[in-house]
Amino acid sequence: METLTIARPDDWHLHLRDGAALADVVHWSAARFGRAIIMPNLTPPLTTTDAVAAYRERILAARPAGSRFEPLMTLYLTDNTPAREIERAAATGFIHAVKLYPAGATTNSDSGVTDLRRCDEALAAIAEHDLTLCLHGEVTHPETDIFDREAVFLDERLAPLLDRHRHLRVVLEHLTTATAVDFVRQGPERLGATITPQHLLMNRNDLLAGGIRPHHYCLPILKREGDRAALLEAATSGHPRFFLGTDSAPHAQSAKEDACGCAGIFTAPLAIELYAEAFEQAGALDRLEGFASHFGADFYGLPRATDTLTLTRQARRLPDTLPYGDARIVPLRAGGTIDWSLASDPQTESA
Ligand SMILES: NC(=O)N[C@@H](CC(=O)O)C(=O)O
Ligand SMILES: [Zn+2]
Ligand SMILES: [Zn+2]
Repeated sequence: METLTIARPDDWHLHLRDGAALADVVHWSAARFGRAIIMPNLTPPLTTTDAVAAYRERILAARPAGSRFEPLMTLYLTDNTPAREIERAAATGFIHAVKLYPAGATTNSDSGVTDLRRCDEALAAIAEHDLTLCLHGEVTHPETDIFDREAVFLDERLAPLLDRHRHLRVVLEHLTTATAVDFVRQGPERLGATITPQHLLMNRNDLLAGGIRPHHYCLPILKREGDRAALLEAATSGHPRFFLGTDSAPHAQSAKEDACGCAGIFTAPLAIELYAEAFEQAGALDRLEGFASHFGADFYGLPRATDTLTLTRQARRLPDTLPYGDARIVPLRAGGTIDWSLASDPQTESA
């Protein structure tokens, strides 16, 4: 049986949710990743260090017995986040980033930032305390077409932000366009980017052609085939400022399969396997380790993993639904197969 062993990967963009769903979600990531940057877009959003600290305790308690999975926490930035809250967050040692959601851009972003210029003091404090600013990079004005919102954000918001704050380390999350790939390549060393498995493997036909597929709907929305190809090229290029961030974003089946279904794709149960599939398609499996296990840690200034993860080439069938608190959730590829399995995964079931 063919196997692939890499330094244990980390997930630099992950949603774990809270409450009864948390334990149903966290074990999938804990089985695959050593660490993950945990998103703060809960209801209510985690706008204080105390709220983030309490959430971290709930995550640690929800891990499977014996797991050493390490949640790297983030603070939710608002128009009114004081510089001293950033200082307090940095002092914890477990908050590594501050998350900027443009108000109204995505799930639970209503308390996000309405005008970046209101945040200059907080942004200066993020740089001063050596935290990272993570960005959902889309504008939200209703007159901007949903397929253009990322590209417009780069010109109107990100370029000026990088100019105004010359020591700020920024991660542009979940890249979706060739334009964004070029922007990151041409950007400064302090600009990194994450790429999701769905944006490496799918384009907007997978969302809209032959019927509308709510489980392929996420934000930023899937783009054209040329964009997918550019993302795959960037991820497999060995460029150290592109790294893994799944953006696994669980929502109950009923919230997705609705007349107004919400955004987010649940990939945690097959996340590293999907990346292996994408890298293999590009003939670049030998580049997976850099993208998945080295470059993100280097960018965040954290040590690389010392243990490993082994995948085997053994097809596995995904169930139609999985438990999600008192509801059910539909993972990506539900009812379909993935060609890779974890070498030591009790949940592996041959297809
Ligand atoms: N990506 C998504 O479509 N949804 C995310 C939010 C986000 O990362 O934008 C979620 O929290 O559900
Ligand atoms: Zn986002
Ligand atoms: Zn996200």
